[in-house]
Amino acid sequence: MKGVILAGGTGTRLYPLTKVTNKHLLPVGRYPMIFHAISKLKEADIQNILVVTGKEHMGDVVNLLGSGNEMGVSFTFKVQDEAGGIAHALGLAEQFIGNEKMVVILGDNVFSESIVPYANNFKMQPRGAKILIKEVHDPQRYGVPQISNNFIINIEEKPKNPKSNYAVTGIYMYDSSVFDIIKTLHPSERGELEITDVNNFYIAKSQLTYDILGGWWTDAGTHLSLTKANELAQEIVLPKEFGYLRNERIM
Ligand SMILES: Cc1cn([C@H]2C[C@H](O)[C@@H](COP(=O)(O)OP(=O)(O)O[C@H]3O[C@H](CO)[C@@H](O)[C@H](O)[C@H]3O)O2)c(=O)[nH]c1=O
Repeated sequence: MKGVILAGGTGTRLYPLTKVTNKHLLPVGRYPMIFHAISKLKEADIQNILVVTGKEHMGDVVNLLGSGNEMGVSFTFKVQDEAGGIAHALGLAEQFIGNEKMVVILGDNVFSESIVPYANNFKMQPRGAKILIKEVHDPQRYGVPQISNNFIINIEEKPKNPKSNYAVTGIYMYDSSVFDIIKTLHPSERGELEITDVNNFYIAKSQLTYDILGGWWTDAGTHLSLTKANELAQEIVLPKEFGYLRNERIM
């Protein structure tokens, strides 16, 4: 399997922090936010990773990550010219992925659990997609699944009246048919190609499975959630190749 980290978008909900700096380079715990997603993919033995970001931030992202050699992974970079939505950003991964399966992580998602068991489940799934969901107290901020008899029958993006207390996390697993689905999408009311539309397409084909993500999970795309991510992630110390100087006193 290959990995894709989506790190584009405008980050306007974090203004003025993101006026100059890309959201995914802001600190979360001891690391730039994007390191958390990279470490999760590496832990799942996924070394081949595409990073998608906007043209105004690609220089900074490449300066930070380099080839991946130091971290023991291999990065490929792709520019998203406009913030056309999560599904639009994923569409840029088509050549990189070829016919393989993929794990996609939104660069502003931070979580404690290893993705290894979920990725292993997906490897055994012959086709389709798997999403990870998580119980939250504010589901209206997220994609929200409607669950019936243990099946997800629909997902609504940021519903006013959520049909469950679960959020669809930004950890998605797809087969390469995702690119054909993305080509059929039309922009939503907010002018974006929505990942929720992709997932609903898989539901319509009866090809979407889900697992409930263990541990803690948060996005870090608003001031409040960025603060929460920093609180939750302060204890995280990644393997030494991620650059934290361990001889410094851990406070
Ligand atoms: C709009 C856009 C986003 N992205 C990437 C970078 C962002 O950190 C990440 C999340 O984008 P946001 O626009 O903040 O997405 P957000 O409104 O939080 O919601 C998404 O992420 C949620 C999980 O965090 C899901 O529950 C929602 O269904 C999903 O739509 O996706 C791109 O790479 N390119 C883009 O054009």
